[in-house]
Formats: sequence, C-alpha cells, structure tokens
Amino acid sequence: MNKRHKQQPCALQKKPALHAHGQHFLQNKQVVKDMIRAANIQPTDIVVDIGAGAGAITMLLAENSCRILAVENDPRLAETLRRRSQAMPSITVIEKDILQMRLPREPYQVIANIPFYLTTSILQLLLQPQNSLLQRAVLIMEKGAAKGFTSRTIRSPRLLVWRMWYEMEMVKAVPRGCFSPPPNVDSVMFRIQRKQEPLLPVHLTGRFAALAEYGLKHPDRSIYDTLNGIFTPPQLKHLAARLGVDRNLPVCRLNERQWSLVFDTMLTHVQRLRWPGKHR
Ligand SMILES: C[S@@+](CC[C@H](N)C(=O)[O-])C[C@H]1O[C@@H](n2cnc3c(N)ncnc32)[C@H](O)[C@@H]1O
Repeated sequence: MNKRHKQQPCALQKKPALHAHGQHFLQNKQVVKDMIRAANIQPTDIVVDIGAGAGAITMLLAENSCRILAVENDPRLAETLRRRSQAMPSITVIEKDILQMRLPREPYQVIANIPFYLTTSILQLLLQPQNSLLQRAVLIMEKGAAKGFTSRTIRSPRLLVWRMWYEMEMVKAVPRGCFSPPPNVDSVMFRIQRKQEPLLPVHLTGRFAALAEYGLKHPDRSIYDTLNGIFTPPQLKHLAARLGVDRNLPVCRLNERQWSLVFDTMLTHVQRLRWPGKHR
C-alpha cells in the first residue's frame, strides 16, 4: 500500500473529546429545578435552552407549560431530543449553531447549561440592547467567567455596556459531580436580569459605547487623566463632585451608575466636538 494511503494510527482517528464542544451534561434534576425557580418561569413565557443536549433542562422546563426553543448543533443530540419530545408540542428543537440563530422577536427568557467555550459570544448575542428582547437568563457558566462579569471593577467596555442594561449575579455554586463528564473547572448558576430602569436609552447605545471604549482604554489610569481629554478642568471638578469620588481613583473603579453620570454630564455640558467616537 502506498504510504500516503496507510491507515491512520488509532489515536488520530479518535472522535474529538466531548468537552471540546462543551458537552458536560447535567445529571442532577434538582439543579435544573433550581434554575427554573431562579428564572421565575411562567406558563406564558418563551424560553430558549442554548445547547439543549439530550434535553436535561428542556424536558423539565416542559412541565411548566411554557414554549421552549431547544437549540442544539450536534445532530445526534438534536435527533435524540426530537425523539424524546415528539409528543410535546411546546418544544421546538432547532438544530443549529446558536451563534447563527435569530433570537425571538418578542420578550423571552433563557435557561441553559451553556458550552463554556462560547460564554462571551453567547452573552454578546443575548445582551445587545438594540436587538435582543432578553428579559432574564439563568445560565450555568464557569465560575471564573462569572466572577469577571460581576466584578466590582469594570475593565471591559463591552461589560460596561451590558451592565447599563442588565443586573448580573452569581446565584450559587454547582458542584462538578452534577455533570457527566465532570468539567475540570468550577461552575456556578448565574442570573442575568433586564434592569427595570436601564441606565441608557437604546438610541444612545452607540454613543455610550464610544465613551466606554475611550474611558476604559487604560483602566488603571486615574479618572482625571482619563477624562481630561473630554472635560475641561472646571467640568471635571463638577463631575467629580457629582460622582462623589476622588478624581485620582482608577477609572476602572467607577460603577455603571457613575458611568451613566459621566455620560449625562458629557451630553449636557461638553461640546460635541470633544465627544469620543464618530457620533459627534
Ligand atoms: C454543557 S452541554 C449542556 C447540555 C444539556 N443542556 C445538559 O445540561 O445536559 C452544552 C451543549 O451545547 C452544545 N453546543 C456546543 N456548541 C454549540 C453551538 N455553537 N450551538 C448550539 N449548541 C452547541 C453541545 O453539543 C452540548 O450539547
């Protein structure tokens, strides 16, 4: 046999490991029940299960009579779930990459044990205020990621924009033994809730995002050094008093409420030509 057509050694023929696709299946029904309770699911809700697998969450959700969109891109798992839910009209199985999916055009909830490798992309998809009607999500995610999203300091412009719109909190730890196979990192139940009163109107999101990009380019710089490219010294003095902070504090220590004051002060008192971004 020609060398090039020799069979590959077995190790190379192995299927990719399940966890390479974030496939850590929930084995513990109580965790799923706790997620459903934490999301306060009502019979009238539309609920998206992202990475539905064989249905650990979807099947229990169906007991709440809500409408469920179960999204799964692994054809074998999607087929299993289609079979399991055949007689359940409230469940629609969507065999698709979640990142290619059009989200509901009406208010919806998410309950999901997400593939960890897509955490940021999934949040990016769900938390775009311009095109997402997400009301609440209860997700299982890696503890490290959850800590970053709820951190007291805000170093990422994207996170800052999300937090203008959504409350984020860790609900509780989910032990590794609740999954099969167990992940090699710690996991938590994480809740995202649309704020009753968002800190930003949708139509100003682009303008605020430009301020966030500018303001957090060097998150450890002081508030004064960061913002003196936008505000004049008297405006900065007025702003520091409004914020109730020392102007030498690192800018990453401002919370989302304080950033909304920075934004408001900029819109009210600063000439447009000094605003960051292309939206002048
Ligand atoms: C952590 S498992 C959760 C499975 C199930 N929900 C459970 O709790 O047992 C994540 C699931 O997401 C699926 N998945 C991975 N990437 C995906 C993608 N891009 N779009 C949709 N599903 C995906 C995996 O196949 C896997 O079934």
